[in-house]
Parts: sequence; structure tokens; C-alpha cells
Amino acid sequence: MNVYLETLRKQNDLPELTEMRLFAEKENVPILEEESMQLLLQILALTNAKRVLEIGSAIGYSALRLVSGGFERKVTTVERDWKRYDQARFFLAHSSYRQSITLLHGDAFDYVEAIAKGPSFDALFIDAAKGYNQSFIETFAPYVKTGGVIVVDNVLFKGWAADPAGAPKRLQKLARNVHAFNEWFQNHPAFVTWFHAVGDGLAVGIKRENLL
Ligand SMILES: C[S@@+](CC[C@H](N)C(=O)[O-])C[C@H]1O[C@@H](n2cnc3c(N)ncnc32)[C@H](O)[C@@H]1O
Repeated sequence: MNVYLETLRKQNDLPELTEMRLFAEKENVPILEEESMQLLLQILALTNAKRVLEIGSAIGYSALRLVSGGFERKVTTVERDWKRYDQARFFLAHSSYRQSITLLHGDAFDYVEAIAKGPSFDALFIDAAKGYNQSFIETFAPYVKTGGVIVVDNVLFKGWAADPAGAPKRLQKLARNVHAFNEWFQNHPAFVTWFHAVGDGLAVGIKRENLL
């Protein structure tokens, strides 16, 4: 990343975010790339998103970024991996923004009933198992308000979505799957969708109506 922009952006960083980034780097935990984060935060601010559902918390880094920008935002985030969930719980417990985050442990699909009972979300951010992006949207977009935003990370999948044959053999099926998802999302009448070549690729859809 451009060092100058990086320095500018970190001027208002929380100490716990720095700690989390260092931990993620050391432990090889994938967190959202900064360029994608900047775009995501801007989209959420422009759409005035106050209630966000995140699938894939990892150690809680993106959840904390989403609530700490001064927009009085609340995030519900789900993580299925026990170790990551525990790390997220540890980091978030020490944050002054802990009241703004509901951290859930388990497979996101197991929370459908609970989520259906609550108020709708302004935004859905999907940063989890790439092969399930379509299912995540089919399952959770009904709980996003009309005009709400759906953001999906990793839609380029290191460039392999565009060229599945160029991926290592064991990832070719997943690469084809990511490509099929991208076409589905682009062409689905329920969404107006944009694709951005930032980070590992970010897709942004506005929910037009309840067509799912
Ligand atoms: C890329 S990491 C998330 C990074 C995080 N959003 C950030 O930027 O700080 C993806 C996480 O999604 C979790 N995950 C994958 N599929 C899931 C599912 N079905 N339900 C809940 N969590 C899931 C994985 O365990 C992993 O920790």
C-alpha cells in the first residue's frame, strides 16, 4: 500500500486495532485488506448503515473497524472457528466499542432463525467461506432492508476466478464456483451490483426488492 496514505489513515487508529493487526500478521489470520476496508467503510457511511451483519469475524478486526468510525453503528458478527472466536472475544472484551458488537459463535447458517426474529439489517458483509457466497446471500439477504447494501470480499480469488485453470489443481473447483457466484450476483434482478478491483476483489450490491 502507498506508505503516505497508510500513515495518514493510521492517525486515528485505536491501540487495540494495531494489536489485532500485529496478531493477525503473526498468526497468519486473514483480515480484510486496507484498500477494501476503506471502500467498505465509505459505502457504509454513504448509505448510512447503522446495523450490519457480518459473516466471518475471524479475530474481530473488521467488526471493530466497522463500529469505531464514529457512526454509531452496531455489528452482529458470526465466526464458526472456536479458536478465532475466542481470540475475537478476548480482543473485543478489551475494546471501548465492545457494546457495539454482538459476537456469535457457530456456523452462520445456524443463526438464521435468531436473525429472522430481529429487526432487519442495513448492510450484510460477507467475508467467509468463498464457496458459500450465493447461499449466504440467499439465506441472509431477506433480512437486509430494501435499499440496503450487500458487500462480498474475495470475488477475484487471487485472479483465479477469471482463470480457474490457472489455479492450483485443488482450488480449481472453488475458483469456478467463485466465478459462477460473481455472474449470479451480477445478473440477479434483486440487486444492482458493482465489482471493484481492490484487495482481493470486492462486490457491492444494493438490494432492490425482495425477489429471493
Ligand atoms: C477472512 S476471515 C474473516 C476476516 C474478518 N472479516 C476481518 O476482516 O477481520 C474468514 C472467517 O470466516 C469464517 N467462516 C467461514 N465460513 C463461515 C460460516 N459458514 N459461518 C461463520 N464463520 C465462517 C472462518 O472461520 C474465518 O475465520
